[in-house]
Amino acid sequence: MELGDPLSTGIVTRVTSKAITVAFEESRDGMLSLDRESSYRLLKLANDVTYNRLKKALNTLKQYRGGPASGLIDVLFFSSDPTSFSETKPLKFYNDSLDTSQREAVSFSLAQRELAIIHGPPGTGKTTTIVEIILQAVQQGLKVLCCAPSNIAVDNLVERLAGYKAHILRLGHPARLLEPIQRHSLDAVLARSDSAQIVADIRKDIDQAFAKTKKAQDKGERSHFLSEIKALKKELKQREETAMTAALTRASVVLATNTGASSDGPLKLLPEDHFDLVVIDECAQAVEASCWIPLLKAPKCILAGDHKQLPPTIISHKAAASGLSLSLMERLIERYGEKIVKMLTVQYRMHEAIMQWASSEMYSGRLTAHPSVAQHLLKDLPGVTSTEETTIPLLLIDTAGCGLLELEVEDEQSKGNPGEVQLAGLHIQALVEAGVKARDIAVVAPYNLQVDMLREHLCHRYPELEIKSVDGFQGREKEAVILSFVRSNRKGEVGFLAEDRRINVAVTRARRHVAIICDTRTVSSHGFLQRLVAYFSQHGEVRTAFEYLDSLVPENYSHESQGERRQGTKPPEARPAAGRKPKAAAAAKAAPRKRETPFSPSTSGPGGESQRTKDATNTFKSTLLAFLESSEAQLDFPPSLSSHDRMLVHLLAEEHGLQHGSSGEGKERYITVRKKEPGQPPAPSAATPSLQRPLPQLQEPPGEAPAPVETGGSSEGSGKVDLKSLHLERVQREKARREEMARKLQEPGAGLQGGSKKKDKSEAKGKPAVKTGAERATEEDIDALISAAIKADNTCGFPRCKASVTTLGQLCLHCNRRYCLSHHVPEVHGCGEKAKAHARQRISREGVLYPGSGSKDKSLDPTKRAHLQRRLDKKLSELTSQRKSKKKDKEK
Ligand SMILES: Nc1ncnc2c1ncn2[C@@H]1O[C@H](COP(=O)(O)OP(=O)(O)OP(=O)(O)O)[C@@H](O)[C@H]1O
Ligand SMILES: [Zn+2]
Ligand SMILES: [Zn+2]
Repeated sequence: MELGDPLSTGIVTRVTSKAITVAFEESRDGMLSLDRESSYRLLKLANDVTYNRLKKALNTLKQYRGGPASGLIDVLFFSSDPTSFSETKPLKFYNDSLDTSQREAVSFSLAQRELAIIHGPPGTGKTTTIVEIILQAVQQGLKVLCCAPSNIAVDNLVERLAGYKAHILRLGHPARLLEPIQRHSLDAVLARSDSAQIVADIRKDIDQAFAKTKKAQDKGERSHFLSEIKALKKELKQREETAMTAALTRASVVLATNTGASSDGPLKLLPEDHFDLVVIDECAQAVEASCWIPLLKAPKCILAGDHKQLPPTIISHKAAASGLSLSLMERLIERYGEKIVKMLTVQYRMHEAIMQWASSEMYSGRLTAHPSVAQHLLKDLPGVTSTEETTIPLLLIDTAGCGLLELEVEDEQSKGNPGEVQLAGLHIQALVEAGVKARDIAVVAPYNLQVDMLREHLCHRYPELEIKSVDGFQGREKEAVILSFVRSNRKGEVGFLAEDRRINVAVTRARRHVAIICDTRTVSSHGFLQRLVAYFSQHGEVRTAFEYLDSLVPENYSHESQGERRQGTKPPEARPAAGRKPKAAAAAKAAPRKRETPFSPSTSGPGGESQRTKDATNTFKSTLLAFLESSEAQLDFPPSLSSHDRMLVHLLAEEHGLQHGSSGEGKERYITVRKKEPGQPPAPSAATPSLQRPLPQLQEPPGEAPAPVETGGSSEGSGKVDLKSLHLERVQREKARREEMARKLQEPGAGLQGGSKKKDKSEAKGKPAVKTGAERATEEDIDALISAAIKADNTCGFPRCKASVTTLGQLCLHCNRRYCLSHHVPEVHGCGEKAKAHARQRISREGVLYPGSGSKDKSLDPTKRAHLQRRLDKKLSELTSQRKSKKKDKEK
């Protein structure tokens, strides 16, 4: 295809995951039309308008001599000190509910001669204060130019000012403005003006003249019409400019984005000294160069913002390092300090407990919570009942030691943590079940990959839930905010989280409840985060992710209710409810846990708990070392060990290349450790024969059962062998075996091909290999057949999930099958055991103890096994008859 001139150009006004909205200029000769049966191509062009405007402003600044902004420029570049007006009369406030700090900020700003800064921490009514300042300035007869870096921030101000009588005018492309704002736009104002009719008439004349030129008989006639058109166009331009100038002059407040205030736009129509005051909101989020576009237009500026929140995003590290990321506001505060700043100190958003952390970390302890919000909790919202979750402002869900590691992605920018996705889901479920509306909840994560994974997992269930990156949520608020910090690694790498301002923004979005999901061990390598964790431990509720693990790990099949949960009903333990918290003794009695809490952190914080772990580790270590040196072949630990201690022993045993297993049930359970015979290949774990692994799927149609699980020595290993290559080898073998199976299946008469999926249209042609009752092939063969059949399928490997995995699927290295993003987490689809084993291998390889990735003992008692075996048989025969009847249908 050939690229000609564009039919039209336009600007993008909205982008969603499904659609892109573009506002087009009038197209050339009406070539661009939706009526036409043709397709169009959109080309994204680099827009250098902004860049050129910034550059132009800086050049103007450099050459600036003697204009109205001279005095201000001197102050902003420190060649003269800021001054204030001597006499000021008391103000009569438009908004009489302003608090003291807001009133002081208003008075101070008006009294300053060149420069005032309003520092507005989260929820302190910065916009409210600016609106009052603007109204006061207008009342004094001043002309105000009001700007902000983003359209949304400007619109916010327009909306708030529109409630008063001031004449406001919004510059900017109408397509970029919110609908209620559009009537304040320059175009709308012009359309309503007296000259609108005249302008329309001239346009009509021009069109007519054009039509005449086409019909013109000779050259003379044509050139006559052409010069008429030229004259008309000149008149049109003059008329339009006159109307624009009138509208601009009449307005008391002109609002635009920083770059929208450029002199290449309508503002060039105004005299140089038209404005008396420039107000820049969200100034800490603007690059300084963009501020200079409006700043050059007045002798005084008032800057508002919060430099303790995120600065503008600077893509170039070099530019950032050379100072581009330092905002004008911060630069001025660094130099002039308190004498040019007024801070707003009463906040109207957060529960006191949420605010207090931010206040002492970021705002020198100066914030107070307005009584209307100081104690508000989720339970106070209409329709919300009192539960453990809705009565606490602060919750920390600690994944330390739970093996919920971040995904290992090469890209430093994109990190994900599937375990935290699950935990977020469970907490949301608890909140929603208590009556909190999904639209009042936000899930916020610092990494885009995690945001995507959270969306994938939660969006369809809670369409109104908002899931955003921290940076994308700045300036917003929600009743409940769930933060997923993502990072969980042994190196204590925190990446993005190391930006204190990002954490400040994240936490201060919450009004009544903030839940942090994080690995306290990983993030505690960073002082600021460690203090955050300590604050939450001291003032909030701490839960360990272990307390949610019943729901996290579906292969805990000793609970009959598992199957019910899958089908959507809610068994008692699906939601971690009362009794999860160790200290809630009464509640614990009401709903006794099936499994003791393996790891109960003291509320005194992670410090104490890790010390305990360390002590216990040392004790077990010396016991094991003594055993290694002894001639004994087996060592039994007493059943009195807590499950956390048992976990430690498992880990240590692994670290020292010992075989280990659990025996006994419940309170009687104890650990046995055995020495490995030299040269013996790692033995399969006795506790996990193959039948037990794919149990989750036994309750589903077996046609959708998982691949047979290799029981090789995956969960065992001494640190000496190269476990990774062993593992890879095994994966290879498994793959070859599958391919072999698949080939066999393709041979005519092999049967079963693709037939196990109900919706699959390519029905089996041959004779089913599986027959009822006694004729049944061996279990292993069936498993293999089923797995091969499923492998050929393009849908997610999780039972009942019909999501396509052709583009978005993820391969599980443990079972070698593809899953959609909701089910690719090993724990979710039944590979949890293997994933943990894998994690443990890494622990022993790297020699670092990482408590918690130890496995739960899933061995079933013989009765249950028999029961499950019966169920498997039943399902298989169902499957067989199903296939038979389908085949019949087809033959009809
Ligand atoms: N003096 C006050 N009395 C009662 N409520 C107030 C007062 N000042 C602000 N608020 C309330 O606090 C909330 C935040 O106000 P506003 O939108 O002005 O804050 P902001 O500081 O601009 O917000 P952000 O923190 O997002 O920048 C609003 O709901 C507003 O009604
Ligand atoms: Zn898997
Ligand atoms: Zn799926």
